Amino acid sequence: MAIPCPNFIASEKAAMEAGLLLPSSSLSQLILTQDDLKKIAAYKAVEYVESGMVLGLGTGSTAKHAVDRIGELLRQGKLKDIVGIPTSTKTHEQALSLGIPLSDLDSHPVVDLAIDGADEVDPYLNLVKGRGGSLLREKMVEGACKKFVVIVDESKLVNYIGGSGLAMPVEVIQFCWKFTASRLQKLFEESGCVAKLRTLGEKGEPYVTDNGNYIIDLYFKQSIGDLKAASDSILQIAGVVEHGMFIDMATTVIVAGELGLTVKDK
Ligand SMILES: O=C[C@H](O)[C@H](O)[C@H](O)COP(=O)(O)O
Repeated sequence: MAIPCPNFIASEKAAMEAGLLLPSSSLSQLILTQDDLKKIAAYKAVEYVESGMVLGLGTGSTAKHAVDRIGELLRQGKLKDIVGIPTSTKTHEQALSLGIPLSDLDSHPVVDLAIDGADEVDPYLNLVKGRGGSLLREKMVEGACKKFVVIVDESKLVNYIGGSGLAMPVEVIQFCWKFTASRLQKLFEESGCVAKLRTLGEKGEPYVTDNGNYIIDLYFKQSIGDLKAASDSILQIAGVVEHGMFIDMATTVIVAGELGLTVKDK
């Protein structure tokens, strides 16, 4: 999707660094794709990174730009002594290929800063994550960080969690997953919940996470109300490993949109 950006002045530096703008060109003439917006948000987030930090490296098409940028700054010597903690095997491979030194929470239990995308952001900076399947490791790493900067294009903004009508993922163990799915659906029947196993390809094989589990995607017709209560109820179901609601975790959300960059702090 190409988006005209008449007022992108606030994002000028990030757009220039992302290679989307020449010093002489005018932002008002730019036509930016959704991926360009993701890149601009990611480059802005990397401005929060300082040498010596332990960094949570997010997963997904937006976070990928941030990891690329961190790799580039390390290569240029503008960042030094970074330790990255990847939130998925995919990000692990990307970071390795960029030469970013890697570790894990066992060795580095305190993370200075994590940068990651999101599938939904509500007005209170609560998130849905995990449509790419990486919610469990993301929640572990991002739950251990001092600052959690979320990067999204404006299509991810919702009035309430579940408001996009798209999936809220729940990671479950494979054993009797249908039973777990029916318990999840029943839990939110007043919100018109439909629970579906995430599958892959034409054969409809179950999608298997990095942790060897399945994902049950929950679709809601209306708000599920109190998120903390919903979270507690989901986590009480035996068979559930983790859910994709990230409640009160983001400290900053950077939104790239038609009118430029918006930085929302908690
Ligand atoms: O499991 C995937 C992660 O939670 C992603 O950060 C999230 O799905 C957003 O991904 P994208 O930046 O590709 O929209």
